[in-house]
Amino acid sequence: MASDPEGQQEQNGGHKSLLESDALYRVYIFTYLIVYPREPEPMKSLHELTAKHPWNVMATSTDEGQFLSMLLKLIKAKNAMEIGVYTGYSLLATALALPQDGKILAMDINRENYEQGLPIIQNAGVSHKIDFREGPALPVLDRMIEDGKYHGTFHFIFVDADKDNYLDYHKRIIELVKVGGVIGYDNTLWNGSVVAPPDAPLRKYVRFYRDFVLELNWDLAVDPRIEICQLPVGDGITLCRRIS
Ligand SMILES: C[S@@+](CC[C@H](N)C(=O)[O-])C[C@H]1O[C@@H](n2cnc3c(N)ncnc32)[C@H](O)[C@@H]1O
Repeated sequence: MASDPEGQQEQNGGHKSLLESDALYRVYIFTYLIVYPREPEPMKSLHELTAKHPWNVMATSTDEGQFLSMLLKLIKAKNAMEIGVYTGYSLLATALALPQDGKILAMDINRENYEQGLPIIQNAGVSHKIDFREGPALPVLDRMIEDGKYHGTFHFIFVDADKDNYLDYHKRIIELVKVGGVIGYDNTLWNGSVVAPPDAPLRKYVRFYRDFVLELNWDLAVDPRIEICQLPVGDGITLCRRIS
């Protein structure tokens, strides 16, 4: 039980509201007042711009952006890939974290959303690192596999797109990431639905994709080519470090 140095509990007649007493509240306050204000300005602007967008729930959260940024710097990533750009929040986090001569291949079926965020990415001085390709990612990956010269060349790959294709992405990108490099699969907690009972009330799209996410989680857990670690950051991210 936490101490009550300001006698708040006494003033409230010995009653503490759930939020006052709950550890979660302290984490919440810490995150919003201390961690989030340290979000780099361009990323803040991109979140503000995206907030006006009808599908803004798709954007990567601030804590996950910070996590990606830290991870990329720790592994000294230089060559990255992203599948699922939307307005570019995780892309900007990545581009800012890469060195000046770093590169990121970014793919999305929708160029329009990417172009909405692009001026902010350009102002941040990192657009030269980005090679954006409009269209479905699978054919691009297939061409890279066929070509041969991209095998084992990526230090980091972030997958945040169509959940029903994650296993198809995995089959391909496991060849493209370096041994020792990292793949990050986003949304592997899928709104917490991966641990919900089968009859739990779930939104339609959550229910629709849940089995794909569950299947991915099982397959990653037993894949001998990778070491995995699932983190409850954002909607859950599973990191896969290629070991063979
Ligand atoms: C969750 S959003 C990505 C969010 C983004 N990472 C961010 O930080 O804002 C998913 C994106 O995947 C894209 N997408 C869906 N299917 C795709 C496919 N087959 N190939 C490439 N991108 C796809 C969608 O257009 C959408 O922009």
